[in-house]
Amino acid sequence: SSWWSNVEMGPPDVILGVTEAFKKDNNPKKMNLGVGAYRDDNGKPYILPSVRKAEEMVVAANLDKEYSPIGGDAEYCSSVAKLAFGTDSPVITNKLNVTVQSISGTGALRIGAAYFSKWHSKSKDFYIPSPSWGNHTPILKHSGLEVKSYRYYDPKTCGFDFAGAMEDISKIPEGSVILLHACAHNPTGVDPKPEQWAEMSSVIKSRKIFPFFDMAYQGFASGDTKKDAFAVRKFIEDGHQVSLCQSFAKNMGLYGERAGAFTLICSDADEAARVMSQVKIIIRPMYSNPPVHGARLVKTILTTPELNAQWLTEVKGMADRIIGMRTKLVEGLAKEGSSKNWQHVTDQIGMFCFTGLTPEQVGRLTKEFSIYLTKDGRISVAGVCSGNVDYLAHAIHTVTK
Ligand SMILES: Cc1ncc(COP(=O)(O)O)c(CN[C@@H](CCC(=O)O)C(=O)O)c1O
Repeated sequence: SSWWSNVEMGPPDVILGVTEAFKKDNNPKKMNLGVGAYRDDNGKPYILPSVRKAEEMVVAANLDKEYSPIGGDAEYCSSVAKLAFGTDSPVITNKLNVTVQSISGTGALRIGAAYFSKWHSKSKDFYIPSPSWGNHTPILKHSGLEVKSYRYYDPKTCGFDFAGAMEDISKIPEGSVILLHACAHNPTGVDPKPEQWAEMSSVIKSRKIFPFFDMAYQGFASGDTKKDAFAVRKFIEDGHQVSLCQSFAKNMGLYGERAGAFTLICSDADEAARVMSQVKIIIRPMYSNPPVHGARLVKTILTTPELNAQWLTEVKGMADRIIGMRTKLVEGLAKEGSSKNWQHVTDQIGMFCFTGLTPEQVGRLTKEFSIYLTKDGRISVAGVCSGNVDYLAHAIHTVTK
């Protein structure tokens, strides 16, 4: 018999499995609202013109294909840290950030989980929002961390359960780690207001909890990279030693190039050197060193002023298209005669809308209308365009009336 006769068939991925099912559907009206990947108003993947220009510059530079350093290209790491924290942040000017390139956002989370598992002695407990991105739990568990949750989403209002979150956070034991979505919360699209972030920062500090940020959508939420980094920069201002996971999959459209970064903030240069040495010791046996191309594109954009300016207009353009589709969907539902309150569709921000549809209603959308979305009722608004928004409104009204 085979060595592998004991291997069972695993379930399809909750998110990426939706695309597999979508591809098998022959209905010309089918819609893929599963994966959080941007599409233009023709429903096509979008390569940002600034990325294309950066690509021409990188190719023209005739660079070699040598190994990257274990932590990635130093200029790349410095440019992405400045994007996150701000060029004139004391973290940057005093070189307190240990920043390494990662294999996109997932890779940053993997490095972070492995680092905390080995070096965060106070606790192995990670508190993630309820709900959170589906891959957070398996990534953290893979590093032997305990995953617990704090209230975040209020199904009654389809909004932020601030009181619930604060009550739960005030009970999280000292030394635990709290995972925070910096902006464009996945899957709910619900973000704390600035004044709520300030209160969360205060209670997290007083309770000596470690803030671990996942910022996979900087610029993609509001269209403004500074605004979307508010929470991270506020926590730094309040004296937290944050850790940060970054992704350039969405805000630069570099999904398959796998460009990201992981940062730990240290107290001084000596600590930073020691911490960097241990982060590299974690990366080396994981994948040795990161891929060069995506990082070269990101670095070229961030360090070429006119390209950076062009990119900022393009990322705002993506954010604005999504915001516009939210409005058109709510208008479409009103035109259909829906009497439900769909305010949350336009209140929510970023790639996703947490519709509030039940798994049964989600099943009907797929079965009766070939509209594909995750069972929790999350839709990737990027999959909505002028050509299909009315069809979506009709379908949602039909299954919710
Ligand atoms: C909060 C959050 N963190 C990290 C990532 C990881 O993205 P990278 O591609 O590794 O940079 C995602 C992507 N979530 C999207 C994309 C598909 C997926 O990987 O699940 C989603 O939820 O649809 C995310 O939403």
